[in-house]
Amino acid sequence: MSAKVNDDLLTERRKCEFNVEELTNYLDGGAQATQNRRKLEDKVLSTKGLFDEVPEEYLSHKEKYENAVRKAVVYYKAMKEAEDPNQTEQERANATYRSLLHAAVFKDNSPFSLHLAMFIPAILGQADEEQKKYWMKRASKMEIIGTYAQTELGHGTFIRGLETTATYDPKTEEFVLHSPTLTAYKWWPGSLAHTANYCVVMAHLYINGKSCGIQPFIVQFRDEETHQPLPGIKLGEIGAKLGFNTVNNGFLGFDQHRIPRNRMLMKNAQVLKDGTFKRSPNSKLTYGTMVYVRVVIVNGMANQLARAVTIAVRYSAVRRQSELKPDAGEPQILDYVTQQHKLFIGIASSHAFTLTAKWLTRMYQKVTADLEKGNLDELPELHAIACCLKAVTTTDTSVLVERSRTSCGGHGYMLSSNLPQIYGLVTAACTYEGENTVLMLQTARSLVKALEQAQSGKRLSPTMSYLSEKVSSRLKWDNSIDGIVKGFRRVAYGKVESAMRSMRKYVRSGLGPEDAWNMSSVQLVAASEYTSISEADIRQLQDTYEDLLGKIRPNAVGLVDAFDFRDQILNSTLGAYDGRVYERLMEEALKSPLNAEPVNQSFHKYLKPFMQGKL
Ligand SMILES: CCCCCCCC/C=C\CCCCCC(=O)SCCNC(=O)CCNC(=O)[C@H](O)C(C)(C)COP(=O)(O)OP(=O)(O)OC[C@H]1O[C@@H](n2cnc3c(N)ncnc32)[C@H](O)[C@@H]1OP(=O)(O)O
Ligand SMILES: Cc1cc2nc3c(=O)[nH]c(=O)nc-3n(C[C@H](O)[C@H](O)[C@H](O)COP(=O)(O)OP(=O)(O)OC[C@H]3O[C@@H](n4cnc5c(N)ncnc54)[C@H](O)[C@@H]3O)c2cc1C
Repeated sequence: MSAKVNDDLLTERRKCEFNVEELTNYLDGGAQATQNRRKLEDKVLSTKGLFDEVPEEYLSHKEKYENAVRKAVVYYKAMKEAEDPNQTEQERANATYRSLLHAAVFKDNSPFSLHLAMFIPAILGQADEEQKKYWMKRASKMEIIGTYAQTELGHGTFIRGLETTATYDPKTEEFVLHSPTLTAYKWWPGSLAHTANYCVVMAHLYINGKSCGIQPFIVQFRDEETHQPLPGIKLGEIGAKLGFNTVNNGFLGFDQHRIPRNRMLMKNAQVLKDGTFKRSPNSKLTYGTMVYVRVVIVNGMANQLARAVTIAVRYSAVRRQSELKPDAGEPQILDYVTQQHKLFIGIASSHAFTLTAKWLTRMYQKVTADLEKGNLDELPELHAIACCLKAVTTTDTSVLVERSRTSCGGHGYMLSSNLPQIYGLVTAACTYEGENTVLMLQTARSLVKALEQAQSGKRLSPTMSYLSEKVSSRLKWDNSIDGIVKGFRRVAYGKVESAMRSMRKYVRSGLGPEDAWNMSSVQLVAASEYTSISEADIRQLQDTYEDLLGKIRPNAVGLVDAFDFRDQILNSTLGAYDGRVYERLMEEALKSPLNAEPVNQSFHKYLKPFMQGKL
């Protein structure tokens, strides 16, 4: 018999003024896509061995990892078996695009995540046709498990500063991989420590003593039978982190490790047998995997934010606290306008990020198709936009997930709420795949160039066209959408123009262009933030805003129900569909090993002798 649903949630669902299923279908891309997603989730989540008897927060660091590997194997097989052979690739992609299925199994991400998120995309984007055929066959069947090893102990942002060398030996037609210093050790790659046995290594290629830039190499570092590290390879785990503690991030050092010539991924640049180097049409094509993951991250943020606000809004409909009016009883905390202010922006932002992710994915697919035809014209714009949207969506999602947590009071601080873990996942994305400030400065670099082109009368790309519209500075704000967008354009234009003016002022004062850039970089980052709409400006329409909060209030639970996250994916004592918050908090608390006995052994060992002055 299913548990009784909380009365307040029942009332909320009766009050909802729109068809929740219709919104779910819209978010999925149609009723059939919703059906496909639900069918996939039903199949996979009914698999035995996917869930933890003991909550993983009570396991040791080592046990957490071993348990995650156990689940990863079960989960991967279940996903493969659940694939509907009659579905097209696109239907399969749509079914997983919005699903956070993996989140039902891994609260802290999977030890296989880099294999799927970067190792396979790196092969697809950097290998020539022959290499792709061979390695994709092995990687897609999980005969090998890979990761993406670019970051080093000493360098993450500055790729051109990476110290790992790959020196070509024409006599043996091999590359010699070497970590000349401790700071050259690869450091951070997920799965690297104990899970993967191959990786795509980004290393500095040298031929006859000449630098040929950073190139991608596919490198085996563990024996496929014994899993022992190969000769000349030093491996280990980098230690406990804020989150990602089951991703097995590791370090790897090379000591004159030799690999055959055909292990350099040669789609863009090639090394012939005699050591002739054939340059890539654009050295930045080597950075292509990162552009792809930045695009994927935007969609990931939309889903994770939706998960966090679902938990917080449902909890806010169930939780009653304090007194809004004398003798009127304790109101739902969702009736406090401050609570609505904290949470409803999260619902809206998740929808905005979903639409943005769809737009960016289409742009990525078009530019990638153009690249295949040798047309690189739109690559710089894709890079600038992907940098900006990855940085803005991860920053905003981190802020809004943390706000969802704190809006749930003490219970939001419980790991059983799952809000701390969701925060740990999303805040990592502010750093990985390009630290956000660095990426915003990449976008600023494009904005400054675009404004200079606009000022010399050149046509701009669609996403930069606002820099060529001479928007009058006397523009009057009005509350229409068009008025708001015009206002944003005016502010965005002004921010870029001000940063440029600042740089020119520094150059006139005698600074070189690099120092002028650095001195203006705070303004440059701010200018990039306005490339995509940010929340700060909405505040200036405060009266419209508070009116909107009131309109959303009766539909808030319906809006988060429409995200259609099942309880296993929310994995939260506060966010379950039935709203039985207090019963779930107690059920989870009793799972703590400390509750197995009324008196813990530390009393007899330490407390009692201490309290009796015998210690
Ligand atoms: C919670 C769930 C979320 C969803 C989950 C998704 C899956 C995630 C799964 C696992 C998580 C872990 C994954 C994380 C893995 C990593 O972190 S991999 C390592 C990532 N590292 C980086 O991103 C390094 C960042 N640094 C850089 O990209 C570059 O160093 C730089 C761009 C900052 C600078 O490069 P540099 O060579 O120095 O170039 P510049 O001189 O600045 O610019 C020269 C021109 O090149 C253009 N350009 C730069 N990058 C690109 C690019 N990628 N594509 C195209 N063009 C590029 C740049 O615009 C300049 O052009 P102009 O000269 O014309 O201005
Ligand atoms: C959870 C997690 C998973 C990861 N997984 C992987 C992985 O699988 N594979 C992989 O290769 N890497 C991985 N990374 C590494 C990640 O890509 C790097 O941490 C990231 O690129 C930032 O580099 P860094 O850590 O060296 O920081 P740094 O580049 O040292 O940045 C430190 C500070 O310096 C500032 N700074 C640096 N350069 C500039 C500049 N030009 N202008 C202004 N400010 C600047 C930054 O803004 C930042 O505030 C992972 C990281 C994390 C946190």
